[in-house]
This record gives sequence, structure tokens and C-alpha cells, in this order.
Amino acid sequence: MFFEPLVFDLSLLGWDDTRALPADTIPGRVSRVHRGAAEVITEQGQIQVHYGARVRRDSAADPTRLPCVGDWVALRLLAEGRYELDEVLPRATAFVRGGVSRDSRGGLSGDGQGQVLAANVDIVFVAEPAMHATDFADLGRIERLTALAWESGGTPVVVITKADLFDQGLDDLLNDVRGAAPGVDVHAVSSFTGDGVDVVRSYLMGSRTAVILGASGAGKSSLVNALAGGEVMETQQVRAGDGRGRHTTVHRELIPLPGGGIVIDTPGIRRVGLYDMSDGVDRVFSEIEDLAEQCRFGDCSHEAEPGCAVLAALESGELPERRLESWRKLQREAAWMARRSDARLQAEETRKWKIIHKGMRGRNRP
Ligand SMILES: Nc1nc2c(ncn2[C@@H]2O[C@H](COP(=O)(O)OP(=O)(O)OP(=O)(O)O)[C@@H](O)[C@H]2O)c(=O)[nH]1
Ligand SMILES: [Zn+2]
Repeated sequence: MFFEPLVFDLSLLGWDDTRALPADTIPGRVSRVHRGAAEVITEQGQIQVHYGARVRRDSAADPTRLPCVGDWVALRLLAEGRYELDEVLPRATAFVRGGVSRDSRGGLSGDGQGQVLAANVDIVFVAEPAMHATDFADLGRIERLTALAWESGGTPVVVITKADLFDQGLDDLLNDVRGAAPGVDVHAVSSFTGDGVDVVRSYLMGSRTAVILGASGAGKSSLVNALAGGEVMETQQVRAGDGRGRHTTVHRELIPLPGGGIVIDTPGIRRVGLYDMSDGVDRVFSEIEDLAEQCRFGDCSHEAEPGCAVLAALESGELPERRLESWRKLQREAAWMARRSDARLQAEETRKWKIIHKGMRGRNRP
């Protein structure tokens, strides 16, 4: 059996009793999805359910309406005695990949290709090792992942892993990291010694849900195990040791921690890159955005214009060169993403019109 009986108390998975449910349904949380079916944890345990007509119809029009890990869903009991997935309840937050943008109300709309990777994630841990091979923590990667975290609607928390690799100088590193993620909590942790693990765990109090973003080898699995106080995830060493392929391991995707709180870990979240993150970039580089407001020209490109507040800050040393470069790079990427998704939208429109025209030609034929 996967779960302790305790876990079947849905409040431990973050369920809020005051949430509205359609009549004659029971609540559950999606722990894994397959094609056309989902594994859902309910008060009665984990069950596999197929999608009802409404979910099939909605998701055919918009794939972001497909159930995903972390979703709260309403299950309806059918006459033959099994449940089906009747509705995906509104999401508080969502990690979305590809072709999707947020409207002003925070809702999602897309070009029919977007995919939700995880839903209702409260805390997004950005894991970056203090040392990676011979390099120190990569501030650029922290900025990129923090932007992605903001974009999901969750709260980012930067976790500098493998802190035990540092004898001294850790405080300086943490200060640099704080500069790269203004307004974001930054902590050092060692899954080996256990230092800092309690602080990280405290973010999950109140049955909150977290994901851990980070490069391969950042120590994500080790951190989950440290948080759980036992082996719930295979780490790289284990995989290397038993010679099994890296992605052959089937593991749980929604992991309730014994001490409370939930971690979502899916292959999609592990591979998550840099998508639709322009708002996130603005937040991560808020001090540069503030400076840009003070430039003489509204359309200042901060390259060579007179009265450029950004270049002035660079000159005075107030703004580190690395930070400006990183901002430029991520802005270019975000702009490229936006253009790509526009192009996709256009292609989709053209395709629709072609179909409509074909239909009209057909009708005009004698
Ligand atoms: N010194 C030290 N090494 C650590 C620590 N945490 C993890 N490691 C090592 O870092 C390597 C990667 O750890 P994992 O936890 O497997 O990393 P991951 O982020 O899950 O990696 P992927 O599964 O590839 O995404 C392993 O060799 C761990 O032993 C730590 O706190 N201190
Ligand atoms: Zn400027």
C-alpha cells in the first residue's frame, strides 16, 4: 500500500472544506495522470478514474483543461458503482508549458497546445547547489528558475543545496544570491548533514504543496528524502549503483511527507525550461525595471542613450554588469518565446480559416 491511512484525511493534502463542490460529487486530488484516466486520492483511498463527458469535451477544446498532478477534482459515482472524474476545480496556481498565456483575471487561454504540468503548487523551491563540479552557484540559473516560479503563481524560495561543500564564504554567496532574487527568501541547506532542512520544511506547514526546480544533480531527490526523513526518492547514486536506466524508475508524483506538506515531482516539472515568463522576468529584475522608469526616453534601450538611468547605475557600480547581462539575455529569450507563441497562434488561425473556406467551397459546389 502506498499511503499511510492518515493521508486519507484530505485536509493533509491541503483540502479546504469550505470549497464548493458540484452536487453529488466527492473531492479528490490527482496524484498521477494517464491518457484518459487519473489516479486520485480520495477519503476512501487512491482510485483510478476515467474522465467524464464534461472533462473530455472541455479538454478537447483546450488541453489546459485536462486534469494534471495536483489538481483538486470532483468525482461522481456512476450507477455501476465506480467513480468518474466529473470536473477539475479552479486552480490556484499552475505550471504551464507552451502556447498559453494568462488573461487579466489570471485565467489561462491558449492556442490549443498548452499543457499544465502541475497545479495548486504553493511553494516553488529553486534548488541550486553551492558548488556544481568546480563552479559556484549559477546566479543566472537562479534568476531564470525564479522567474518561472513567479509565473506559475506560486511563491519562490531559493534553496542553496550542498552547503556542506563550503567551509567559509557561504554568507557571501548567499548575499549574491539575494541580489539575484530580490524579495525572495534564500536559505542554505545540506541534505547530508541535515543543516537547514527544518527551515525548508517549515514552508510546507499547513499542508502546503511544493515543487523543487533545479538542474540535474542539484540535489532535488536528496532534499525530498531529507524532508521526508527517509528514502522516498531514488537519488543519482542509487541509480548509478544499480545500473538501471535513469528514466525507467516509476516513482510517485505526489508525495505526502510524513511530517506534513506535499511535494510534487514529475518528469515534466524536472524538465521545465523557460516558458511564457515575461512577467516573471520583470519581477526578478525589479530594480532594473525601476531604473528604466527613470530613463529620459520612454523607449530607451539602455544601450547608449543620453539620460539612461540604467547605464548610469552601471557606471556608478550600483548595478552589477552581470545582472544587466542576465536581464538582457532573459528578456531576449522571453521575447523569442512570445514571438514563437504568436507565430503558433497565427498558424492556428490560418488553419481554421482554411477549413472554413474549404467548407464554404464545398457548399457552393452545385
Ligand atoms: N555534498 C553534498 N552532496 C549532495 C547533497 N545532496 C545531494 N548531493 C549529491 O548530489 C548528487 C545529485 O543528487 P540528487 O539528489 O540525485 O540530484 P537531483 O537534483 O535529484 O538530480 P536529477 O535526478 O538528475 O534531477 C548526488 O551524488 C548526491 O549524493 C548535499 O547536501 N551535500
Ligand atoms: Zn535607459
